Amino acid sequence: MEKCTIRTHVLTALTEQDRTTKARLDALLLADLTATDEYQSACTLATYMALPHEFDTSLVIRRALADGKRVLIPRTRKTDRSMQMCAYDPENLTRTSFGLLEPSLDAPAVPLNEIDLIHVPAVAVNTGGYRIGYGAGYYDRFLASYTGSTLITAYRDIQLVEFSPEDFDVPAMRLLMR
Ligand SMILES: Nc1nc2c(c(=O)[nH]1)N(C=O)[C@@H](CNc1ccc(C(=O)N[C@@H](CCC(=O)O)C(=O)O)cc1)CN2
Ligand SMILES: Nc1ncnc2c1ncn2[C@@H]1O[C@H](COP(=O)(O)OP(=O)(O)OP(=O)(O)O)[C@@H](O)[C@H]1O
Repeated sequence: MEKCTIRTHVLTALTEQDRTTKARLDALLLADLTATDEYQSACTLATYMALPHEFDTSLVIRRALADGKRVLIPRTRKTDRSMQMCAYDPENLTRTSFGLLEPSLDAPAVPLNEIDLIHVPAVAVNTGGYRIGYGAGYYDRFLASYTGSTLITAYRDIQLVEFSPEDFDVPAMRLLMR
């Protein structure tokens, strides 16, 4: 199947997912994520501000802050399709035209080498940890120069699909699925 076709099918299934099932899987994925060595040893970790059909990252944000970690979230720039990671500050967020909450423009970007772990969003994944996102290539470009740990959380029944990665695709080091 073509990437674009997979994206459409999986997004439909994600939005139709039963909310009670989702909440149960989210709790399991949170436990899986926080049990990893990468999470345990991370001082600074990046996650993202989830849309309603995505894994509920507010659980990760809350837990990581309680665990004394520095939490970062992405800010995208449409003009050159670049992305930066900035400290999560609930008082300083801006909604993008795509509907995502992002750090406002005045928030300083954190250098890549200060990030220990990146929790990468995905629409679909394959068993190799390769992902299909919303199709702008933000993470592929960002991860190309990143050397720390990466992980993806995904719903196995909905998001696991076989597809062939392209040359620029960067796989996540760890894939947690429920
Ligand atoms: N919650 C969450 N935040 C995330 C991501 C994600 O997958 N989930 N991203 C994962 O990468 C980045 C944002 N990715 C985006 C990808 C595409 C478009 C977008 O505007 N898409 C247009 C058409 C694409 C184009 O040509 O620009 C659209 O669909 O209207 C916006 C954000 C960073 N933040
Ligand atoms: N390292 C890179 N440098 C320049 N362009 C890139 C790089 N990686 C990917 N791209 C471009 O980004 C575009 C989108 O890639 P792809 O369809 O894999 O996005 P995606 O992974 O679904 O999106 P996202 O990362 O935003 O969730 C591709 O057309 C590709 O040419």
